[in-house]
Amino acid sequence: MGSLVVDKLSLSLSSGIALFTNVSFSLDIDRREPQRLVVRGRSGTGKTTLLKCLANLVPYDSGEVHIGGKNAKQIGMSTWRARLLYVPQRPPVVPGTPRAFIAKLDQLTAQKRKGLSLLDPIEIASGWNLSKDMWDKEFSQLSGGESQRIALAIAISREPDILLLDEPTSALDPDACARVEETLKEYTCIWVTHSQEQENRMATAILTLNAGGDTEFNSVD
Ligand SMILES: Nc1ncnc2c1ncn2[C@@H]1O[C@H](COP(=O)(O)OP(=O)(O)OP(=O)(O)O)[C@@H](O)[C@H]1O
Repeated sequence: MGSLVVDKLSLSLSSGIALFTNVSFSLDIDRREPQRLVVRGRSGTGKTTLLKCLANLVPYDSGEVHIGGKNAKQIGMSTWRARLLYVPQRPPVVPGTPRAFIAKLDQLTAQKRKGLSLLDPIEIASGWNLSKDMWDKEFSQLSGGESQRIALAIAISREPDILLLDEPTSALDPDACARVEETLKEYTCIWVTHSQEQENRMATAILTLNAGGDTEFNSVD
């Protein structure tokens, strides 16, 4: 399927302070051997912003990002965002229930997928200690951990090339966290976490963002 190549991505805040400078790495996209790049760094060093830049939700100052040799302009913005799917730490509260939301999403993508079936998010989350009743509750009534798992299962079900995960288990208890991690081992991810233990369990490569804009990329043996 190719790879994600990030070349010298840089962004400064409007104050002129460099958030990150010359971020470069590549990540193979291969379902048989999924890679998980963990992004770490102190609070405010730009981890969330970097994920948003990769998804082209936030513009960056300079640098290039390609999937399979093509940039977002060549692929088209909506396809790009579907292939590099950003999953926020706190999912937005939308009206209605998760089940109704999935039905609407399926309707919207049905024509594009031309009969190719999507994965079922309810099935994906069934091993995550999440009661099936939650899919029929209003989003506004879900707990942080429930809505986090629902957002994640919906994201996985869209089958993106790469999941951009912003602290995806921050609201989960250790058992649910372990179950979610087990599932995510099957997917290519860029994963922001503050947990050293989670990094040790999950990372196949590590990108460290330091204050002042310096960054460091290391693969894990
Ligand atoms: N839309 C915005 N406008 C102005 N500044 C912003 C905006 N979004 C983020 N920032 C600033 O950019 C910096 C990086 O924010 P970001 O959320 O990317 O950090 P982070 O490393 O993910 O932090 P944390 O670990 O606390 O989640 C912060 O100083 C933040 O205040």
